[in-house]
Amino acid sequence: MPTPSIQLTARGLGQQFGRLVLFRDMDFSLHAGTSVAVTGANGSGKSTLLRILLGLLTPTVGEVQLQVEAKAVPRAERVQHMGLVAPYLGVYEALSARENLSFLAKARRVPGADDRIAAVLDRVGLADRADDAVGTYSSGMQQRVKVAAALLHEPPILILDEPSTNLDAPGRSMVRTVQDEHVAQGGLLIVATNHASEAETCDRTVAIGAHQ
Ligand SMILES: Nc1ncnc2c1ncn2[C@@H]1O[C@H](COP(=O)(O)OP(=O)(O)OP(=O)(O)O)[C@@H](O)[C@H]1O
Repeated sequence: MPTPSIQLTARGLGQQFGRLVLFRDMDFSLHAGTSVAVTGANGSGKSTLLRILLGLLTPTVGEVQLQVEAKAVPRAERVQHMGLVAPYLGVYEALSARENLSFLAKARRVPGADDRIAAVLDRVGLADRADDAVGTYSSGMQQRVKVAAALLHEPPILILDEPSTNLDAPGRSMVRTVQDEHVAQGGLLIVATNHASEAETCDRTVAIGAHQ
């Protein structure tokens, strides 16, 4: 599937919770075929910014607009164009990885779901354990399920919040390859990270400073 042209724009974005001001006057425009690191100290607002970009949280001020093929996407539909890996995402522990993905594939109406599920399970290195209950997985294996889920519907935008969490060296390498391939195929990659080495591999950085 050819990757559509995409542009994700933030204008005058500001977020505060009560008296805690996370960021203000944030403007950027992100395009297909690029990788963007979102950096900042613990608690600076990286996850919050990603939730705003996804359309899951309304910013205190400002707006986010997604354009796909030069057409504005309504906020409620934005997430359909995005794949998310985040610590707060859950997996159904009683279900196998294949069943978790099958459930998501139905919800997202993924065409050719069985083949696509097999492909992403292989991609994240879970083919051998795909039919075991996710509750029996190690934390790194559960993180791999989240990566597979984000890739399932071949979204043009990948939003990864600390994707290397709980992963061993081969797992981190797998995530790095997934990221590189996504950008090479014309996708937009946004990755929140506390690791300078991960941020340095991205084309640009959106740095958040905490103002209190
Ligand atoms: N819904 C909310 N209500 C009140 N405060 C919130 C809410 N969501 C986040 N915060 C606060 O906003 C701040 C930023 O949180 P956020 O999770 O975005 O930081 P982060 O940069 O992703 O941190 P980390 O590097 O630790 O993952 C924290 O102080 C957090 O407690």
